[in-house]
Amino acid sequence: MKKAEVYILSGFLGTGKTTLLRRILQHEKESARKIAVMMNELGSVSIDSDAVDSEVPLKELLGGCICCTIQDKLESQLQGLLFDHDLDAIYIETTGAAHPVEVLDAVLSPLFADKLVIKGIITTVDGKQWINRTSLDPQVHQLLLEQVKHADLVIINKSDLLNESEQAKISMDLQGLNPGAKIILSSYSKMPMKLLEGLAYTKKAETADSHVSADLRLSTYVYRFQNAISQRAFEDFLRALPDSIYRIKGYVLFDHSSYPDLFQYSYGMPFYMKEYMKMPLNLVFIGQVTDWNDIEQQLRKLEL
Ligand SMILES: Nc1nc2c(ncn2[C@@H]2O[C@H](COP(=O)(O)OP(=O)(O)OP(=O)(O)O)[C@@H](O)[C@H]2O)c(=O)[nH]1
Repeated sequence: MKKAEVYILSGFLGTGKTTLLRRILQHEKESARKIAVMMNELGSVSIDSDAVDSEVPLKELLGGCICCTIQDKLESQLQGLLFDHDLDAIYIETTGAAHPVEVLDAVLSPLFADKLVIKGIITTVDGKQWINRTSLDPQVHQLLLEQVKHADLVIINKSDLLNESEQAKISMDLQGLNPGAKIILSSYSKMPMKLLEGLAYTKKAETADSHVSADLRLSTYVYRFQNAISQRAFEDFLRALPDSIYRIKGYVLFDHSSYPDLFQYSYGMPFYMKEYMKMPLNLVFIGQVTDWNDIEQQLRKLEL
């Protein structure tokens, strides 16, 4: 019986997992393989699902991490996918807070032993964030290390923001941490797709942490804009954000425009992309924040 290949896309928040998924999906489309995608998001609303064409079966697991709170849901969603489709491969995009091995454990249920073959864990790393990793929260730093140590393929992404000696230094660091993995430098998650075929999962040493995402104390918050806002005021708001906010994504409507922008923010860097249709103006925040009230007040003020 044919087994569906499983690829786990791992990497901290905003490192380029969805960008990578888009590339892989394009490649799979050209290869005419039947694939499905599972996307796990910490936030309760979906922003990245438009990365997946409508003909590709997609299961979204929102509002928690498959490595801990919604593990059961993953099992039933996988079962559904395998029952409904004759799949060549399944790509699982994890939340940036997930420990890849815990996600793997969730997939390695006896239920799927004769239906799935684990091809490997692909981890994306934000090069600049890696260089500055010691200034991160210690739990986040630990998670970055774990995501690299357990990968079969590591993509050092955002290399457009690194100089040559930084690129060489990171490549050496990561190869030292995980000598068995293939390590490549990339920008916008470009990679030779033949690396996917060659991927073979190998089990690494036992993990240090059992419940990384709980230890990270990450929380999410969704703000829904009712009105258009000034881009300048929004950028002032971003500049004043604390480092404990790791990721923002969603849609913002500026008062000089009739359509919203898809807005992305990771590791302090904002990115805008014009949309040409009306979208719900939800903005998802992820960070080590216990009280989102202050952020909410600031966002409200932007709408006045
Ligand atoms: N400069 C630069 N930006 C990049 C690169 N790759 C991705 N980005 C940008 O980084 C942001 C985050 O990319 P995503 O692919 O959404 O990251 P992600 O890991 O899926 O994010 P989460 O799912 O929220 O954890 C987006 O604005 C991308 O356009 C890169 O190589 N260089």
